[in-house]
Amino acid sequence: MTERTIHEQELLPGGRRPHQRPARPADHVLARFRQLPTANIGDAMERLGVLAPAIGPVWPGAHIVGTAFTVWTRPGDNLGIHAALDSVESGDVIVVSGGGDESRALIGELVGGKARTRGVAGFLLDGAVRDAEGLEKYGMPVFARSRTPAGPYKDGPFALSVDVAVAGVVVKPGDIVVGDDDGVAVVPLESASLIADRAEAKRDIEDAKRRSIEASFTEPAPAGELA
Ligand SMILES: O=C([O-])CC(=O)C(=O)O
Ligand SMILES: [Mg+2]
Repeated sequence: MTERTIHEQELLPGGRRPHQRPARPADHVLARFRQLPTANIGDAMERLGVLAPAIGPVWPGAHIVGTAFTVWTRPGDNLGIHAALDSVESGDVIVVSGGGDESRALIGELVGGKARTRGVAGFLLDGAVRDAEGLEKYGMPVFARSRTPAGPYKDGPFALSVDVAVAGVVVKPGDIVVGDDDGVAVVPLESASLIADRAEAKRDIEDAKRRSIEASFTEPAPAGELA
């Protein structure tokens, strides 16, 4: 990145110099969110902080828990994602604000495979993706708006580690991103422990209700449906 780009980046909303590392959640906090469904996390945030349902897992069973590394890019352009791969830390989720553009895939299996070598925990794209089969083969969870075979441009401009908007929710560098079959919840770093407390309490209440409901079933459930 040139000095000029760094200077310009400081003028952006939420902008900071790339070398200013945002705070990160502690491992024990992330471990708690690994055990929580997005539905309980969303409820724990007054049912806010959950992304629009247009954003979903690109392969079945994809599950992400990690620390947001944000990219703000021109729609349909992935130069910024390549730049992010030089700066990410293990456990980061690359969160891309791409203007909701569905005409060009922002990443595919090659970017996904490279990300895996950097320890990236997954991608959250306000945009499209391609090579879903390869991404599944690599075990790289991706949440995106849609799939298209159309490839990205690689021209910029972009900004890294700034506050971004993704499908109606603000994501700040260092926030916790959780994605599962239902969708994606974004947990602000500064309230992560409190939200984990509330989400665990909600999960425990629901577990008890579920056990009580299942105990009243008169017909046996089809094999495999009840844990
Ligand atoms: O060409 C690109 O940049 C996106 C892509 O398909 C890949 O990463 O495999
Ligand atoms: Mg490809």
